Amino acid sequence: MSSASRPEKVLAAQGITQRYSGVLALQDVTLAIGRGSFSAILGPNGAGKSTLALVLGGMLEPTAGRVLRADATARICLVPEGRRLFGQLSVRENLLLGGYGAKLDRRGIRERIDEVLAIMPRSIQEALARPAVTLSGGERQMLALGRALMARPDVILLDEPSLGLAPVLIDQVYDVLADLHRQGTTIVVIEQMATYALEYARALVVLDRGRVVYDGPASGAAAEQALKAGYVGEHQPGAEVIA
Ligand SMILES: Nc1ncnc2c1ncn2[C@@H]1O[C@H](COP(=O)(O)OP(=O)(O)OP(=O)(O)O)[C@@H](O)[C@H]1O
Repeated sequence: MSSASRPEKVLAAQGITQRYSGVLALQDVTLAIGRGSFSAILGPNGAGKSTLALVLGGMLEPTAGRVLRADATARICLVPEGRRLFGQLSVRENLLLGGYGAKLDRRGIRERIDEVLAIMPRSIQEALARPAVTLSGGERQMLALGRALMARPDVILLDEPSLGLAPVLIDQVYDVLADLHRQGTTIVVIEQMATYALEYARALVVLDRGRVVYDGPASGAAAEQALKAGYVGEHQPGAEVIA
């Protein structure tokens, strides 16, 4: 196969197994993420999605297997579930923390904050001085993403970016992801609900009980079959929490 027909991989998991005392959360998971791709990793409750996010993001050393990066300098950023922000710190301070390690001088950091704010909704721009705890659920998710963007990641992994958000806010989050994708960033969304992720993703991995049960294009009969078999849900109109 020529290199033109085989997209370059930026991140791969090889034979990942994760055991938490008695629980086998991941079993021999092998997958690869193409550079510049928009991928979705979907699966029902307890499928092992968050565990895989932690392993791919380099936050958890798995029981067995390894994570490979195309190059050691690729910046891979995990936006965790639950929008873990520093609630008492201001929005600006939270962004600054995201830039820590990006080796920027003061001016560079100011410029980076401006770049990140330019793609955030106005409500974030207007809340810079407020403690993060005063943001709505959707704004917090945006800030978590903004904080990750401060480090100019090559790959962004998002664990359940739609969790608990009203549809209009989920659209906002995904629109920002689509913009970043157009600019060349590799995006991996890990979701329990298929609806929004599949509007944007071209590549799909379905996890079920710790195993990869599908790895291929995000559309088509085989993908639909795998989603059905894996009990991957869809967003129900009106079922979201309004944030
Ligand atoms: N720290 C832990 N200690 C023990 N068991 C854990 C731990 N974290 C996860 N598990 C278990 O591992 C399995 C996979 O969990 P994980 O959170 O990765 O799945 P998930 O697909 O993200 O689920 P959900 O959509 O419900 O968040 C579950 O059975 C879970 O109870």
